[in-house]
Amino acid sequence: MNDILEQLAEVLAQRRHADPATSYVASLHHKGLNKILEKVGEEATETILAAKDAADDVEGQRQAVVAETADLWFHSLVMLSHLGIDQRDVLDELARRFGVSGLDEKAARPSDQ
Ligand SMILES: N=c1c2ncn([C@@H]3O[C@H](COP(=O)(O)OP(=O)(O)OP(=O)(O)O)[C@@H](O)[C@H]3O)c2ncn1[C@@H]1O[C@H](COP(=O)(O)O)[C@@H](O)[C@H]1O
Repeated sequence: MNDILEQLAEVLAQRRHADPATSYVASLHHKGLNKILEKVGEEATETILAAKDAADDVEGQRQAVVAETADLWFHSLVMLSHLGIDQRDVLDELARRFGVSGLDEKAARPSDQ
């Protein structure tokens, strides 16, 4: 697993029951799943807007895409942690899919999916 993801997973697990007054991650858990999902949605929208600006060559927006994507990934990791889902399960799923063309996989699905 990527080193920073591994380190971040450890910190996120430690923050699961930390003091919301001193930890942003703990404050999200304290506010609950709806607040975490709101942040995921907000960061997804901000990523899309930055990506559209980057495609239009708006100055500084390539770095904004990086920053917004980091916010989106970070809040998605907090969501997984809140649900008790190990982020390695997501990496394992990507590994399982690796090398399987999305077009081939879709064509092999039963016709009702
Ligand atoms: N990677 C991050 C990270 N990325 C983004 N953020 C925070 O995510 C928030 C998102 O920005 P917004 O402007 O949307 O936040 P906001 O306006 O305060 O949010 P709302 O009040 O509007 O909901 C900011 O407070 C950022 O600082 C992060 N906060 C923490 N981490 C990691 O999590 C670790 C634990 O953090 P704490 O729990 O705060 O100790 C840190 O050491 C970092 O490694």
